[in-house]
Amino acid sequence: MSCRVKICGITNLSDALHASECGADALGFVFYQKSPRYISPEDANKIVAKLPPFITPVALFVDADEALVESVLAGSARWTLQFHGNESPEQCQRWLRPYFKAIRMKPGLDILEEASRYTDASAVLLDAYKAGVPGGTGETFDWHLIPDELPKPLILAGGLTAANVEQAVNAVTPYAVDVSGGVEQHKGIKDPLKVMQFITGAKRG
Ligand SMILES: O=C(O)c1ccccc1NCC(=O)[C@H](O)[C@H](O)COP(=O)(O)O
Repeated sequence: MSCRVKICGITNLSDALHASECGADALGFVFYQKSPRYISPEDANKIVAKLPPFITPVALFVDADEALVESVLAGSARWTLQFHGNESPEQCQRWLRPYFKAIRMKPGLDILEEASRYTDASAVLLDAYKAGVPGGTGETFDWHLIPDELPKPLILAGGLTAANVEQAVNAVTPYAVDVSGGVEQHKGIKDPLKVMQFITGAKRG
């Protein structure tokens, strides 16, 4: 089975449809207002309504208010959730939707223990750690630090590009890879060629 691909930081319909046509499995929408990739719940739900079947839209939150999560979920039954902040297992589970928990590779953090807390997660997403930046850093981390026996399917993120994704897939054999900055023209706008090359590389790995 080839590696699945999530293209994160979608802000417009054209990028969403192009990534879908190139073979993306999931598209991420950032509901974190400080991000340059922020999209409003209303605009995101308009895009989700036009996605082809079998594409999973993923709503990304960073320690969000419940009202924000509610406003996103009200627009579509298709959402999977991704929690990229310090949300507890209870906060992640309370929406009764499939969810991914992002874990940033902070030095000294016991990754196995942290991942094991989220018993209901569909997957854990491992991302680079950069103080003060919750995600979308464009930085890689040392893949050797990934524990062998993670309790959940692994989504590998952090600094992936068309140039390193095949190597990453071969080295780590993740369930899926996740990219944002590595396939952009500039923040919030995807580069069609980079998206196509990234997905091709991930699925070849
Ligand atoms: O993309 C953002 O701006 C962002 C902001 C706050 C939290 C998470 C964010 N993105 C999370 C993602 O899923 C990214 O795909 C992941 O962090 C990898 O990003 P990159 O290193 O740019 O590929």
